[in-house]
Amino acid sequence: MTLSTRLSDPRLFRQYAYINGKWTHGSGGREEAVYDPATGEALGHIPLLEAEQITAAVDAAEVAFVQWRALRADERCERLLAWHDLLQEHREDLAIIMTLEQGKPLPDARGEVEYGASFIRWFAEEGKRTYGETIPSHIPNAALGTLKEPVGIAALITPWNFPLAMITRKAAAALAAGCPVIVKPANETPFSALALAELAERAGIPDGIFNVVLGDAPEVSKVLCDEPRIKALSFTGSTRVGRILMEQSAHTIKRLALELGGNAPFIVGPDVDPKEAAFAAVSAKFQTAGQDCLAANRILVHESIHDEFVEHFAQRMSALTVGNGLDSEVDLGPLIHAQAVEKASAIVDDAVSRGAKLVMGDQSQAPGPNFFMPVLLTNVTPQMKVWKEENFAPVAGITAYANDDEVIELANDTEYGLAAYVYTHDIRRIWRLLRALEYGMVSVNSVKMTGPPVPFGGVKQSGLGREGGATGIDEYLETKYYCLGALGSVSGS
Ligand SMILES: NC(=O)c1ccc[n+]([C@@H]2O[C@H](COP(=O)([O-])OP(=O)(O)OC[C@H]3O[C@@H](n4cnc5c(N)ncnc54)[C@H](O)[C@@H]3O)[C@@H](O)[C@H]2O)c1
Ligand SMILES: N[C@@H](CC=O)C(=O)O
Repeated sequence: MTLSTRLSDPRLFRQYAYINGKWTHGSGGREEAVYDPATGEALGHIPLLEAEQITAAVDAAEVAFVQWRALRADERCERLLAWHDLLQEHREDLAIIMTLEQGKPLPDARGEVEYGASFIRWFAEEGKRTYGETIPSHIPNAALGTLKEPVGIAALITPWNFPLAMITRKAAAALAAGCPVIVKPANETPFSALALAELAERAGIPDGIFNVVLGDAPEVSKVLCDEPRIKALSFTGSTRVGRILMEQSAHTIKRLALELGGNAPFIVGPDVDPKEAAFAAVSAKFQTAGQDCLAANRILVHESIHDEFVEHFAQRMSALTVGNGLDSEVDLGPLIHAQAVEKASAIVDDAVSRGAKLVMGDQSQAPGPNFFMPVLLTNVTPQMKVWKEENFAPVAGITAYANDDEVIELANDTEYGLAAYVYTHDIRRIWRLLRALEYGMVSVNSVKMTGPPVPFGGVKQSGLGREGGATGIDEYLETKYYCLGALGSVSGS
């Protein structure tokens, strides 16, 4: 069965780039196959565009910007809400596309479509609230204030692990602010981005406002970074690539938003029910097969409940089913590709060679080459790769700690600072950890922490800026100060 025959609306499956409202081949004839990570079958092909085609997308966005920014905020809101409604209407097809190209279980893919759509609704509304301010004047007979104006064309470069929501969280904010966007999705998962383009067109988003370019990632990104007409670059992906883009954008002085890697600690206090905390930790670790920037990467458990916690964790883990995300009973799909499996294997081998105990994770049970059975390691130490690196795989590492001072030091022992989890009911401990943890987001007694109202983002080498929430739209707005002089006074003098 091909991808398009699985869809109620086969026109959502597109194998072209989308520039200025047109489905576009690569002018150089280069193509790349896109594979289903669960089966290894080719789902389709995408064109690899040439540099001049990326520039043509910028030309189109430049022209379209004039009309788009001139619309009233409530007019842009209507278009965005129409886009949102179309995502809802085609939720099942979008989820099927996502599961096939990314591998995540179908219920998770449906959840991501909802999640992605929720950002469009949020920013559609937020666009109506981009208020400037009135400034009490220190200059005689003058009025001072600020206006919020769209920054200009925004380039959006996104990863494969959340192929739809990472685009809408950026694009909806930019579009609501009045900016056109050029999206470069990950080559592993382009079809979700292209389906979004098809729906944007149907929603009446004008030609040139939502563009999707495809190609060799370093080549395309270099053109986008070098292009002075692109004023903002919003990137979600690894810290390694974030650094490259930051360097490449330096000479055109772009506004940068970087949502980069994480290495989340999951801290379990001595006062919690070990079973409840272990079940929460399993959920924080294994969603999207561990390929989540928020995944619990280092699980730090108070020594007094460590053994009981490990028992419950292993028990819960053993109930997880690994397989093709299209099968209804599956909890964990495949990893994205063979290199991800190799990386996970190397991380486990490194940990075991340095003294970690492999409690679970028999890879001979893996149902296919891109699958990795969930692994549980105990006695994990800061010298191991599983500690230092974001493993981006279903590999859980547990470490025992003795007291709050130690756990704070351990949790902060990383270059990353995206998200941290804390499980304890002691309000004094909660407050201390909340302030001492060097993370952009701290979630206490809850695995779920994200959503449209949330200022999502990290500190340290996890990135710059915040997406979502009341400030997410600011990434795409400039503040223009004005001074209206020689106005005269209220008395007319
Ligand atoms: N902080 C967040 O919100 C967040 C969300 C999702 C994923 N992530 C991070 O993303 C990473 C996983 O995603 P990934 O493997 O797709 O990341 P990646 O950095 O390899 O790729 C991200 C994007 O950059 C492009 N790219 C790759 N190499 C490039 C290069 N040399 N020059 C320019 N562009 C290049 C890719 O094609 C893709 O579009 C993890 O580190 C994860 O934590 C962060
Ligand atoms: N789960 C994250 C994406 C990280 O990979 C989110 O909600 O944004």
